[in-house]
Amino acid sequence: MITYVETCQLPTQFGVFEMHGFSESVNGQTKEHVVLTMGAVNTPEPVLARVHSECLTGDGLFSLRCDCGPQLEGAMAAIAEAGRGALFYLRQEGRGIGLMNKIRAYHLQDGGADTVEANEALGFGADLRDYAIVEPMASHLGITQVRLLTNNPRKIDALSGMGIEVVARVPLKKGHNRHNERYLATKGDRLGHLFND
Ligand SMILES: Nc1nc2c(ncn2[C@@H]2O[C@H](COP(=O)(O)OP(=O)(O)OP(=O)(O)O)[C@@H](O)[C@H]2O)c(=O)[nH]1
Ligand SMILES: [Zn+2]
Repeated sequence: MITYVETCQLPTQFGVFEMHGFSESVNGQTKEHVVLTMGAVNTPEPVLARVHSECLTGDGLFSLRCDCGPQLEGAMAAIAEAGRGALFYLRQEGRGIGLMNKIRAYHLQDGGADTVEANEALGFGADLRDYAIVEPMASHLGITQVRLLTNNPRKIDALSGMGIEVVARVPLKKGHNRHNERYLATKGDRLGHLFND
């Protein structure tokens, strides 16, 4: 179950966002998600939106193993430039396996596994994320149509399946570097990400 908690101002280097806090209870545990919005998002025009999964290493610790930090930055900059949009920041670290298991997966990758093989060696699927939590948050904020900043077709399917109309996909090609070449190639080859347009 998801409960709305409170809203505050969040000044950032890109501009001033509103930050909306939501609390999710799952199996007796609490996960805390936030949505950053700019401008009026409860009006009919499609909202420029990003659904971003937590990546402590990339978003907060400047890791070059993935593309998450630059994608987060790119999404916030794009929303600020448009003057209107929403960033759903979901606490689904490591595609849902959690931070400690992501460290275990990275350790296996240090030994040669790719990102999917590492998850599977630990007994997890390649991607355990469940986007269902977006629906109550979008509904609370009055968001019904989006232009989605993503390369991941699963996110488009998930949103469409919950009745949020994805009127366009806005590619988010950021943060490619020599350390994440293999990670990004695996995303394209094995996880279905769209990098070619
Ligand atoms: N298990 C695992 N998770 C990873 C690895 N590298 C990054 N992640 C996680 O992958 C997720 C990436 O999230 P997003 O950037 O929202 O999603 P995405 O599927 O890449 O799709 P788009 O960025 O929208 O194109 C985050 O939860 C990261 O913590 C890895 O090697 N193993
Ligand atoms: Zn990352």
